[in-house]
Amino acid sequence: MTSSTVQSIRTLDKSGNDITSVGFQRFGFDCEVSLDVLRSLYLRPHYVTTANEDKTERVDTKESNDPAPSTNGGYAAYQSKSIYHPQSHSISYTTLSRFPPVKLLPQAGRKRVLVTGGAGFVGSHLVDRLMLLGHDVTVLDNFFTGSKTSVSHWVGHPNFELVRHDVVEPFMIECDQIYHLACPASPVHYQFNAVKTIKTSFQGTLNMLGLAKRTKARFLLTSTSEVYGDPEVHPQHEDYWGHVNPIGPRACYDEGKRVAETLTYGFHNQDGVDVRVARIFNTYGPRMNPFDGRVVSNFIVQALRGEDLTVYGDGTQTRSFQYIHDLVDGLIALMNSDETRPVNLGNGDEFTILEFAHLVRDIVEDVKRTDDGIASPRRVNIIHEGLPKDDPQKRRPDTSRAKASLEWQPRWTVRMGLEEMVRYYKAKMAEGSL
Ligand SMILES: O=c1ccn([C@@H]2O[C@H](COP(=O)(O)OP(=O)(O)O[C@H]3OC[C@@H](O)[C@H](O)[C@H]3O)[C@@H](O)[C@H]2O)c(=O)[nH]1
Repeated sequence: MTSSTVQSIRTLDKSGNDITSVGFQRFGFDCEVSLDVLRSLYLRPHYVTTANEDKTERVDTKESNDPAPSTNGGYAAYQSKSIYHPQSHSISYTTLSRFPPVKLLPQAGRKRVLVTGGAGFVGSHLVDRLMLLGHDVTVLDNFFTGSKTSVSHWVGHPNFELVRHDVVEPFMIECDQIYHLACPASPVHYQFNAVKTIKTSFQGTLNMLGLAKRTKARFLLTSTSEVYGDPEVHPQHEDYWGHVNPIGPRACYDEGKRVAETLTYGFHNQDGVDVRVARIFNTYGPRMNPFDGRVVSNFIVQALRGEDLTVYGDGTQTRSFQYIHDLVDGLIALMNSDETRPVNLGNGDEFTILEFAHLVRDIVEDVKRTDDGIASPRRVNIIHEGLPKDDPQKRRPDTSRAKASLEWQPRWTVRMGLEEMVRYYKAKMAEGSL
């Protein structure tokens, strides 16, 4: 995808207004950034392609002569200078790159922020935002599900540090805020090594709370809607205690996050650690691992490849899908607010999985038609496969607390978010990395 395509995308919010930026100024913390700048970080190719090796130098020269980036364009100037050589199927990586402009904050307004799991799907978007806002960001990641490429555009920046580290081991650093995200989140990944998942949730959270206690940093735990299990209350409000099978296949994650919440409030009540707890509902967006088995990535990749969409069970189970930028807005608002109770962050638009399969299929066809002028030769089929054990039958957040305490509510429609994610996977396919 070229930078001019990136800038020509029109995105409308739930009220029909154009979305040109994400974030807001709230609780004394400004988290607003231009959507085009963010897009230039995740919709951009990772390298420039040359038709043949002789053109390498010409491409480099042309790029270095690009006009200085401005707020109304010139995003190509931040694009990777790595070069892909199709003839030899090789890449010339470079350490030379111009970073997107970040805010110049006075020392007093600049936070030292630690993001565990910062190379993951949610983490990398949070990191982009915090970096553009001018803060000092340290990412901890063991790269089990995270990927270096999701934050590689910041490596070398003076405000950024990337550390390969597993949170089950202690880690010491001076910081003001800790966003604790580290843990595999897709059912396929978290069930791959159940004991490690529990250990990550328990020991990892214990280590990071210990760090928060020592540094007096504010600590935000990213918990999950899965603490409500297969809920008997609908929609799920934060006061609902949940319905979790403690020995089922999902328990390593559900119970792991429940004990992580218990630990978090233990440190808060006993030691006065300043804590925040976000219960995140199903979230999707660019950089979601296409092979992590979750429904949004599965359906989009299947539809793009012309494969059948796999609905598990009869597809009457429901989920409510939130776009990544809304989540990042909510996480930052929560971190900087005074709300210490758990807060649901999710989108209330609920779909059965079968309805959702139809929607994704339509959107993939629409994007292919409008962006590439390609009408799909045939509609992909929607087929049914076995329902995984303990799969929650319904899920929708009650977000009244987030609205009251954080003045936060989702802006992105599912259609707008899905269109953007389809474009991202299409670009990955064109690039040959998917
Ligand atoms: O190809 C698929 C994949 C999934 N599904 C179904 O789609 C629904 C959603 O499945 P996902 O794997 O995307 O996500 P789940 O809701 O089961 O779990 C998620 O919950 C909230 C977060 O904390 C986590 O990201 C994740 O655990 C389930 O009912 C699942 O059975 C399909 O029908 N087909």
